[in-house]
Amino acid sequence: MTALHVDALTRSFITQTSVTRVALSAVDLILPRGGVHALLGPNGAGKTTLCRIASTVLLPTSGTCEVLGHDVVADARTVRRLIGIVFGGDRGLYERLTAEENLRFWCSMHGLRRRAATARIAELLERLGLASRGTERVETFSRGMKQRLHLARGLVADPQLLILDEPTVGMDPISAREFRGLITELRQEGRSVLLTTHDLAEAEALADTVTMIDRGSILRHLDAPPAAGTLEPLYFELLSRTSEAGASRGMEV
Ligand SMILES: Nc1ncnc2c1ncn2[C@@H]1O[C@H](COP(=O)(O)OP(=O)(O)OP(=O)(O)O)[C@@H](O)[C@H]1O
Repeated sequence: MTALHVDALTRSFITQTSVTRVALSAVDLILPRGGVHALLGPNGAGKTTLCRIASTVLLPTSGTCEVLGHDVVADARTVRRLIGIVFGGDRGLYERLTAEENLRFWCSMHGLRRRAATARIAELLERLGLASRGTERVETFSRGMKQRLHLARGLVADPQLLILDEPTVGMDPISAREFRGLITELRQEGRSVLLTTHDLAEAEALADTVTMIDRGSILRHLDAPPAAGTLEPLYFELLSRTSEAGASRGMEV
């Protein structure tokens, strides 16, 4: 069984000026169970849109997306129990609450009882290196600490599939490396990971398989781990082709 199976997935948005914007166009993607799949592409490529659909927070226009065999639309409740979501940046944490309070909120959202939640929160704070800061407000945290708390939040329900959308954005190199170590550990535990990143070296360090997209369309799938130093030349080559094609069709590049 695959962790994530995306088939001919399309998502359009109607903008405020009534223009139809195609964020994803007939995208296919397979993430084998227990693997790390890197989804790469420039700004506006459609990565977050795909993550949001796989996370059940956005409906596809057409096509299907299955998490461990469960359709994200027809079986959204089951899917939500199987996934953990980590979005980069400042979204998703309550800054005025402490780390513990944030995690307690998410534990209650996942139906954990008080005692189980207390144990889970302690375990996660310890694991993510935040045990000594658990009673401090999130607004006092550095970005790296917030990202670790995001990951703790994503792990509350012990998910089988983690959806990490730019999880190391804005982190310093040492924090980012530590964070990558955590992702490797999670994979060793048998979890599957969908990772979006603009850091090609990060993708090379972590990914078993790769999909490159641009303007909502697949550019290339790699079904083996990319060797160090290979992604950047391929990425630039593929993107220069689509930029030229877009320019020749008079598209905004
Ligand atoms: N709610 C929305 N309404 C209109 N257009 C949207 C909406 N959400 C996304 N889009 C458009 O869909 C396209 C894909 O956006 P998406 O956020 O998925 O890209 P991305 O690859 O995650 O980019 P980035 O690397 O900048 O995060 C963009 O053109 C974006 O403007």
